[in-house]
Amino acid sequence: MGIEGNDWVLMKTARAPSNIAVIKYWGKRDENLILPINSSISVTLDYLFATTTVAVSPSFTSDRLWLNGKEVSMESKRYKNCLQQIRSRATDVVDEKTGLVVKKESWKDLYVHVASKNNFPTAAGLASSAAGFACLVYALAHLMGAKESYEGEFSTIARLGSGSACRSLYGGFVKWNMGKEDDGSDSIATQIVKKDHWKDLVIIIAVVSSRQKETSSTAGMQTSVKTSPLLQHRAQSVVPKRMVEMEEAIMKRDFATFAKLTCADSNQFHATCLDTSPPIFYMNDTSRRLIGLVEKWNASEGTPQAAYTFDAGPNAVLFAPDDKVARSLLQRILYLFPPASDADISRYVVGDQSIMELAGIKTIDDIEALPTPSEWSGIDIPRTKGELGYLICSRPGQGAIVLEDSAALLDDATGFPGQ
Ligand SMILES: Nc1ncnc2c1ncn2[C@@H]1O[C@H](COP(=O)(O)OP(=O)(O)OP(=O)(O)O)[C@@H](O)[C@H]1O
Ligand SMILES: C[C@@](O)(CCOP(=O)(O)OP(=O)(O)O)CC(=O)O
Repeated sequence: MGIEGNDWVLMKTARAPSNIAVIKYWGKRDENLILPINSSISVTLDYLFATTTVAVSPSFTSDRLWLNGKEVSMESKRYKNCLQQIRSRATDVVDEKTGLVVKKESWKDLYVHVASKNNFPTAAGLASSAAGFACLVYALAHLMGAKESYEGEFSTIARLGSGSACRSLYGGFVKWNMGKEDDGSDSIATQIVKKDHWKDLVIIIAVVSSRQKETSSTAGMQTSVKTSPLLQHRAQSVVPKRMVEMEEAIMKRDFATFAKLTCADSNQFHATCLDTSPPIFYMNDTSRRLIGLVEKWNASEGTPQAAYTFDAGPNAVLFAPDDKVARSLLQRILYLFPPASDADISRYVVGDQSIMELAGIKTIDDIEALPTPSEWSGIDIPRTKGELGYLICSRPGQGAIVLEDSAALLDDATGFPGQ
């Protein structure tokens, strides 16, 4: 790679996690700046990532994006806004390997190539847009030597890509403060606690469907803001109090309160969807059976063992306070939702394998031998094989990071996706 002329390519690769809200963001007060009508709180997920390579070269003739191997348009204002905001903060950059210098004023004349892939379903209610935009902003900022002028400034840029993306820059538990300013400068995400604060927490994602949902979050929340009286009540009177209680529960690792608030907030979010005209249904029968699994277990124990939350899709995110309870939770899920008889167990439960090991499950036969959970004894429950797609075992994860050049998704000589 020469540093003279047009034949150089400079690139950076980053990885950013997905996050799941336990106090939901639903509704904007400003569509363009993506300013929410209420604050929200999320857990950053381990094992669910977007990986993004961004490259510049004087030989590129337009901004281009390849998402999961396919070229998609970068014309939307969401991509343009993120790019423009990082470009405007670019500084002089010296490439350590080649000595190439890109001057601050040159960045505006250089087009970018972006290649990104998600290691989980895109646009299926697992916050791919959150991981994707956080990753894009983080990678661009590192490529262009952009610096934050105040803590959390990059989160305001990720927010321009997708609201929930502002929370994916940080690890552990993250709060997105709705802010008051019209320019969005105080609508920022901050970390509440690092991932190790509640490292015992286990998060199991039940992928009910990997299909793209019919109503995107963006469109769904627009209709809710226009038509749902319940959403107004939620934003003004319910969420402010819940934000305080949830933050306190997280600080104290108080699982009972955390579980109560998490389930209540998910249910209220889906109630606002039903209160929307025309109503929006994100959950399906399988989602509701997963709610039943948790509610019945919690009721039989008299205290919350597990919690559930659902974003804008049918997939469940379930929480257990520690490995021991997670083992019982996983056994219950597998009992009620056994895989298809010919399923490959190593593909049915992915992510953190330690929970499977604790549950003592290695084969389909082990699942078939699971005893009926006590709260279901004497009840004729349907156990349809293959009803669930697969499970992802996770824990609170870290925020966005820069990866080695070897992880690049673009060819370092051409700046195009490799063959
Ligand atoms: N890795 C990525 N890089 C850049 N953009 C991405 C990436 N992943 C997803 N996106 C963008 O986000 C869109 C999907 O967002 P959408 O809100 O519909 O789904 P989701 O984020 O998976 O679900 P939800 O936000 O409801 O949990 C994609 O069409 C694409 O524009
Ligand atoms: C249900 C949610 O996941 C909604 C996420 O909405 P998005 O952040 O995807 O929406 P846009 O800002 O329009 O891109 C709840 C949450 O993550 O807080």
